[in-house]
Amino acid sequence: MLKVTDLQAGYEDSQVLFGMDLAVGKGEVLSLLGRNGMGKTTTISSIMGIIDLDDGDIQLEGRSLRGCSPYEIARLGLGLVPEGRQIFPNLTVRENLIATASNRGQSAPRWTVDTVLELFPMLRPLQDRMGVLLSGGEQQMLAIGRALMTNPSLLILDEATEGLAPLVRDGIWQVLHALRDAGLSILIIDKNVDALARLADRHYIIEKGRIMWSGSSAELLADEELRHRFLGV
Ligand SMILES: Nc1ncnc2c1ncn2[C@@H]1O[C@H](COP(=O)(O)OP(=O)(O)OP(=O)(O)O)[C@@H](O)[C@H]1O
Repeated sequence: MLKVTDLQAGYEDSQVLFGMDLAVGKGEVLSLLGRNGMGKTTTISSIMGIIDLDDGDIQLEGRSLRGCSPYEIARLGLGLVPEGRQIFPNLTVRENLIATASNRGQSAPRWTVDTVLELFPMLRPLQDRMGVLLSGGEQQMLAIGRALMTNPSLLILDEATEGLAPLVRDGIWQVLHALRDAGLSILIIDKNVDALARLADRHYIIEKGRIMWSGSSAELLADEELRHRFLGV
């Protein structure tokens, strides 16, 4: 469904991605791993149209996303849970959810305020609370809920469990397992290799803006040297 080919991108005076290739199939869960500063977030920013491509292509269902705005890309079916959550601080929980709602022409959208609140029952009593007043975990649930409200065909998460208490983290992993089991395609960046190995079908390791390795969870867990060399774990 999503195909990234020879992607080159970066910032004003520094190239970060030097020919990234990756592909996510329908219903597949992929992880993007790598040490800090290797280009994971830059890859996602390129896919979402937040930064321009210098070369290469990104295709969704065979259609090139080159030149599309982040808004258009969201409308085409990519839902982003950004690093740092970035929820709207001065909107309520409900307003945050409604702000991105879109059913993309589907007659019965799967995700509505009600179905998001069923997925995250802890948000139900907080519907009228301002985003700024939520805890980190509540903000993270809201950020995932807000991305789901676009009824995406691919959900992309950048460090969705970072900085959260262990129990809250476990809750987020459980939700991601439920979304996977319901058939949603997911591309996820996280530091927890064990949790990623349980969730994802395949993993890509990025090093200095290129994919250095890709493989299954079993292959990733079996190769201690690989994890030490490219992930420092
Ligand atoms: N807005 C920006 N302007 C200029 N350089 C940037 C910008 N954002 C990131 N970079 C640089 O691009 C490189 C790749 O950063 P990126 O955030 O993509 O890495 P990452 O693999 O996601 O790592 P991290 O886990 O630290 O977020 C780094 O050298 C970083 O300093």
